[in-house]
Amino acid sequence: KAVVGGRLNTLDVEGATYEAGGSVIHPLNLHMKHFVKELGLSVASAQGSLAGVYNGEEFVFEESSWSFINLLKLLWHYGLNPLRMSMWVEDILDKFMRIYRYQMHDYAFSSNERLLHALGGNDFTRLLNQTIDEAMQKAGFSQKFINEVVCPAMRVNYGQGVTINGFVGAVSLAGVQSGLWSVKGGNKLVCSGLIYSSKAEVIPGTVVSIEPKIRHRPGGDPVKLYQVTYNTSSGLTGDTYDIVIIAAPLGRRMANITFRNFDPPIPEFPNPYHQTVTTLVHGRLNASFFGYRDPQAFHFGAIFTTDNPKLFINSLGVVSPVGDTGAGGKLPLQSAVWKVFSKEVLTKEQLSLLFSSYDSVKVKPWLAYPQYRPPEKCPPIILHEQLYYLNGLERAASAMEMSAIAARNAALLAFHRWHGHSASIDQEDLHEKLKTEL
Ligand SMILES: Cc1cc2nc3c(=O)[nH]c(=O)nc-3n(C[C@H](O)[C@H](O)[C@H](O)COP(=O)(O)OP(=O)(O)OC[C@H]3O[C@@H](n4cnc5c(N)ncnc54)[C@H](O)[C@@H]3O)c2cc1C
Ligand SMILES: CC(C)=CCC/C(C)=C/CC/C(C)=C/CSC[C@H](N)C(=O)O
Repeated sequence: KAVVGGRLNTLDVEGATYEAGGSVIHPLNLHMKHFVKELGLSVASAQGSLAGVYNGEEFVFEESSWSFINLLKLLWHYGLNPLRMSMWVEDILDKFMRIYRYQMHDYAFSSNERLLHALGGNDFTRLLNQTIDEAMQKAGFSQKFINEVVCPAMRVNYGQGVTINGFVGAVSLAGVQSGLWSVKGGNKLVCSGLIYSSKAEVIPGTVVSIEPKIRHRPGGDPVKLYQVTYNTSSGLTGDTYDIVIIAAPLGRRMANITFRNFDPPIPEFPNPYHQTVTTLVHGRLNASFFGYRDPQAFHFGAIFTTDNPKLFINSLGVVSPVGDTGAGGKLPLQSAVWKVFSKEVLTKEQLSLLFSSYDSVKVKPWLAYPQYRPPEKCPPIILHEQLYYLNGLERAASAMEMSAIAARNAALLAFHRWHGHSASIDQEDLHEKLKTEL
């Protein structure tokens, strides 16, 4: 309804462009990888910088530029927890990757629960029904490790602590692994590129309502259609469609679409989205705010935080423009562009506490991702006979790749249901079946 790309959007700071919404992509996000390749786009690798974990009073972990020292520090503070966490996340990712084989063989799922169950069985269902804190405690991780390492990763990625569900928690941990990348020129190029290459017609406007209709063909046969009404620059208009796919979070504060005359009515899905504010600041960080008397000794380019109600930020990190591929154009830490994530818009006083000086500030508040609260129940994919909804899968985890997976599933599902291919929908034991097929 606004610009193509939705939550993938950029902000300009002093002539350079930075990601303000969805920014990093995992190396195993195969749909995003495929899109970038097919569209002839280029990849920019995420730049590493020294990270520290701040608890509101002091740094509880400080990364060193020597990897050997880091290894010793991690072992000293957290024992084997970091290594075990990598294995725990790898195991979940391995199961998650099954989706690509299923979709390559054109299999579809009629509900988000069935899709997730087909990937990870009862383990994934369990993850959706408990917090990441509970899931990791049960797996034997120490509370210190969960508070000081896991929680900061949840806060930077989802603006929420370790009460989010275990599945999105694992996705969030994957989101701080190495090898992350983004699209050179901006991730939103994938959206405009896919629309262009599919030759789809974009009608700029806001969908306000959807209503089922029965029309009669010239021969007299009745056909079921959907009347979609949208608000465009030339006023309220609309058209009828055989199949409708809704690719935006439903809810009054979100897509705000009215479903007229459905029998039974389309229910409302209680669907609060979490506000995250992105603030881009070109300035000099105030090292003394973080307890450093000597600004020269402050080397962090990424500051994560633990759960402390006194903290008014979730994270801070130095960012590079979307056009950058290497460290070439990197500004010195003293005068870099910082991305701050917070729950609320930062006040002038808060900005002055964080930065000793700054010359540019850009702010973008988002209803960013669901407010996660397990046990999680995903909304349906099939809202009505030929009316589909993608963003229910965000209740499990919100990420670019999740939207791509949901989209491909809905396209396959709509196709198979239209043609009566029931054997390609909700197949049990797909993992075993496809294993023996090889
Ligand atoms: C600050 C932030 C950081 C993030 N970081 C990452 C990250 O690093 N990695 C990652 O993978 N994910 C990240 N995400 C999540 C990711 O951006 C989203 O999960 C993903 O972009 C959602 O895509 P979507 O197409 O499903 O929804 P959206 O991007 O929300 O697209 C929905 C579209 O529908 C339009 N629309 C809504 N209502 C209507 C209507 N009634 N009529 C017409 N159009 C309508 C909207 O304007 C929008 O263009 C982040 C999100 C935010 C906000
Ligand atoms: C879906 C799978 C298996 C993996 C996706 C992992 C991933 C990239 C998660 C990140 C999700 C997210 C909402 C990140 C937000 S903040 C991103 C970044 N740290 C930033 O500073 O912009």
